Amino acid sequence: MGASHSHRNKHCHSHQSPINICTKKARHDPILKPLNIQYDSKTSKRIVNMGHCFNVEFDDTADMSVINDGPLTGKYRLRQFHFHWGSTDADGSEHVIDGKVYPAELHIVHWNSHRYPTFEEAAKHPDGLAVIGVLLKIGEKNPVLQTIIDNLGQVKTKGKEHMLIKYELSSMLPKDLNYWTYPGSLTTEPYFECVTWIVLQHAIPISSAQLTQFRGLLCTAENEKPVPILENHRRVQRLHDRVVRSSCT
Ligand SMILES: NS(=O)(=O)c1ccc(CCNC(=O)Nc2ccc(Cl)cc2)cc1
Ligand SMILES: [Zn+2]
Repeated sequence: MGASHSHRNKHCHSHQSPINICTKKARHDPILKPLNIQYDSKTSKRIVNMGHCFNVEFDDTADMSVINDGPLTGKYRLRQFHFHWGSTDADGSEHVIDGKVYPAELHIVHWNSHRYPTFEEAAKHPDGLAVIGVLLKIGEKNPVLQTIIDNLGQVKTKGKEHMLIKYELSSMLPKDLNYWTYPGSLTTEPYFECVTWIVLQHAIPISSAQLTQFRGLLCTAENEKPVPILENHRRVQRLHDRVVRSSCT
């Protein structure tokens, strides 16, 4: 669509995610603060097979597990995390860094409980959600991830859920919390442009055998012919008028 026609798009679909992050063009913004993450393992509730992925859901009825600072104003409440992966280790991440695709990506989804009463309401506003994106690279077996993987057998088919007690999500994160940030969208239906993306600059490891087990999840229900979730990552979208900022020089 040419620039002259972008008037309409400008208001509807020009802040889509994921994107390719050109690290050289990302500008260090001194106003950006270090990300402050406070997760309480008591808020972990259950793992759910959503059909296109699995969500690990948390109790978001109060500000118990929250993030603040970073590029954010006010507290954002932890709601769920999930992953995106590919049919082989050659692709799978949604964000791409200087053209480099990673084999998977973790999304930790938070909503602006400072300004909005519910997640659903927050999802209708540009400052409604904050998603931390963490790239995964093939490496040694990740013991924190293994706890999740050990539970995938209980949620093999679409709609199944299983309790997950006292999950220490913070232990999955890298020590280095430097990030890139930009205004974007949900990367699946309903694609609302309501996300402040916070993509960590440090990748975490997952073994190829662990990643293979993600692909063993089924997108079909118990009584249907089994179809595995081989991949669930969206292609990169155009940056348009957006600037990616970096928390460090
Ligand atoms: N891959 S990701 O991290 O970008 C991502 C995070 C969260 C979602 C949840 C989408 N679901 C949703 O937004 N549901 C909703 C919203 C408003 C109303 Cl009114 C009703 C339902 C999708 C993608
Ligand atoms: Zn996602």
